[in-house]
Amino acid sequence: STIKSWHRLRHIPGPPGVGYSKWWLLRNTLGGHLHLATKAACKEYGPLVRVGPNQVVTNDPDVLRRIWAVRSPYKKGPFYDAVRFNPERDNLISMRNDTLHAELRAKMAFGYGGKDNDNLEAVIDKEILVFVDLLERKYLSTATEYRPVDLARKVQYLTLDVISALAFSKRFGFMEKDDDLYSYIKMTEETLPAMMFMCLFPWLAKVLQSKICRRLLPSEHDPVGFGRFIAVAKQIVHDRLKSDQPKRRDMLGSFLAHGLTREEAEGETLLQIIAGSDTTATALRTTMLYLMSSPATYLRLTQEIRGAVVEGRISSAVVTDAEARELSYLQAVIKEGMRINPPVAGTMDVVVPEGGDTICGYPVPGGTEIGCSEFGAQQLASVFGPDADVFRPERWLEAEAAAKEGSQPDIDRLRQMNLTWGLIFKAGKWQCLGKEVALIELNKVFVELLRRYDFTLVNASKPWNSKNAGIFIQSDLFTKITRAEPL
Ligand code: HEM
Repeated sequence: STIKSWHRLRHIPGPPGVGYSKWWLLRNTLGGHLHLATKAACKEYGPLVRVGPNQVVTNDPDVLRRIWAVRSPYKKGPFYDAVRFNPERDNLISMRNDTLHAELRAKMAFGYGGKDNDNLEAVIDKEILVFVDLLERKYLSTATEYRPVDLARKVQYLTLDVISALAFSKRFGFMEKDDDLYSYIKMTEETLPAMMFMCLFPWLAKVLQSKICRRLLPSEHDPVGFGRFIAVAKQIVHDRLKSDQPKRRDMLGSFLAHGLTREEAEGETLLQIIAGSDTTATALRTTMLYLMSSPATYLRLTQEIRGAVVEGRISSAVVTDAEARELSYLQAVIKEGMRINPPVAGTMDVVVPEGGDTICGYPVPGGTEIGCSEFGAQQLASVFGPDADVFRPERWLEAEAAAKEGSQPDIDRLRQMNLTWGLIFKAGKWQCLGKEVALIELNKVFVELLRRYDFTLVNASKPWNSKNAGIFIQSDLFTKITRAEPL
């Protein structure tokens, strides 16, 4: 059967040995650099690369949009069996049945879209001010005092408090404690690589989720870590259902108002914490790192933000989302930060429908699992220019200016850049529901930090630790923060 499986996809190029075993996938997954390996493989072998006996990946944005489209016959693959947090029940991301997924997603869209949550901005503003207060209290360096801070960790405290405040109006309080409550971050970082390993060997996930082996998985009875948060999510939903206002105007209230059952609400509450905190934290960390190591960009952005404050274009204690969207360089920086390090970079495999398909010119049999090289797509020279590997926000402003001149190739190029960038949040039937929330948060945080403070990398030769496990595990982004010099 090894020969048979090698034979099926033998016409698709790829690194040596991938037709016989998952060794290449395993090695790169365990090393935390599968995202870079798939990017390099696409560069070497072309837009469709064989990476396992039944696995291919692509960096072709048009193919990704087509296979993820709302009406695409592609389905989520066995990869997603490992993304179940509760062995008995799927969450929105692990759900492989398209009809059930679409039904659940429709019930949740109102809560995520802000329609049922009129305080969205005010809630985020409040959390950002708590973050500012934390920096003021403990982490501002002066001429006489040096107080370096691991920005990687602190911004995740912020994103965890934001998501809890938004989702169920009951903030965790990571920032007040200035600590990793219940070792949530530490334990999640330990659990994620195991989850990625199981994405490669989904039968193992099935074994672990079986009744006999379940106790090896995180459980709501654990005193700390991921399991502890399963219990936290359950408690939050329990308290809400017992309260006199179960359908109050926050995300959980909206989910319940649109018919989510208790069990569904528990699962989706947990998913929000995971999907909404690490991803946004990665966007913040990465962008801060690239800003601190790109002096011209840093200067241009701080000048734009501080200039807007002086000119009264930022009206209140915390910038509004609408005001931030007017800052064109800030918008380019946010896009570029996520392009250079997309926060979700697992392959997210889906399955080619029965009857097969032709992808990038290759016939691909039905049942083949096709994954995404997100780094490959986001750093395509054919879309983003010859320096696509470089953090250079100007590329967005240049492309916009050229498109404004009205020539069709320039308009098409900007469109392709934007469509490709959108894939950072996946697309179509699986597009991230929290995209707008994340962008509002990012818009505000950069303005509020850079209008007040200056940031310097402590160790430019080894600025941080960053590993991929589907999402990113990042730490030790040690930073010196000082009060901003007046303009
Ligand atoms: C920069 C920040 C973010 C990025 C880059 C991002 C990216 C993604 C990606 C790539 C997926 C698809 C996952 C898959 O199918 O394997 C996804 C799904 C999802 N995300 Fe996000 N996300 C971000 C922030 C958030 C936030 C803040 C929330 C919650 C408020 C959130 C909630 C969700 C949910 C619920 C899904 C499942 C959607 C579905 O399958 O229908 N995300 N996200």
